[in-house]
Amino acid sequence: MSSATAAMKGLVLSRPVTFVTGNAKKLEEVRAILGNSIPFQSLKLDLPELQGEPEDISKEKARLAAKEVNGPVLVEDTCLCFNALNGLPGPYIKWFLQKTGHDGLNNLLMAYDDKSAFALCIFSLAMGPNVEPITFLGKTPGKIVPARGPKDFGWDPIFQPDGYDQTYAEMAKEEKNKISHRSRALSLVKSHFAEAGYVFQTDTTSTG
Ligand SMILES: O=c1nc[nH]c2c1ncn2[C@H]1C[C@H](O)[C@@H](COP(=O)(O)OP(=O)(O)OP(=O)(O)O)O1
Ligand SMILES: [Mg+2]
Repeated sequence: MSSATAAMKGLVLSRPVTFVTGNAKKLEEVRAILGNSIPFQSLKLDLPELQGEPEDISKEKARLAAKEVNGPVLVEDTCLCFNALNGLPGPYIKWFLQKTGHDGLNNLLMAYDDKSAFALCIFSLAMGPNVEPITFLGKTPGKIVPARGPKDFGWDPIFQPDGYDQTYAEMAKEEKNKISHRSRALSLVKSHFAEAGYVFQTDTTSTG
């Protein structure tokens, strides 16, 4: 789409999208996965999070972020869901991890033979404070195992994706980024941007 057509459709953005997160490791992965495909800046904010269904939590995060930024925002919420527990801890994984650690998370499944789990990432894009957010979901199936590998990013050491004998933590970053919940969700975000044909006009004097 030409920028003139985009302008007619009202898709010209005067500011880049702001990716809002309090988590530096998430930002690192988002940077690596997006490369130059979508112009974005980042803002470190630890937004309050609703309780409930993962998609609603992510959307509400986007609404709060868009109000703070007063412009287009992208946020994401990440869940680790145990099938034996019908999807829990899910969006509450951050607190379970903080309070019980990798061993505690393994122990939660002690009573069950089924150690299967999935990592879920839900991005929400809000083009402004008064625009309803849209969501993009990425899921990677795997199983919960005793911790292996570097412990620098959340529950990576205890999640072993299906088809691999390494945990996320043991895998090379590029390898994780090829198959991760986050990269799967981001490929939908990228397609959305490609189809919407947003034009980023950072220079207001430009005629586009
Ligand atoms: O790929 C990942 N591999 C391992 N661990 C991960 C991953 N992605 C998020 N995590 C951790 C961070 C937090 O303990 C919880 C998600 O909670 P979540 O609210 O989405 O993240 P957060 O509060 O750290 O950052 P944010 O400011 O974007 O909400 O799982
Ligand atoms: Mg959070």
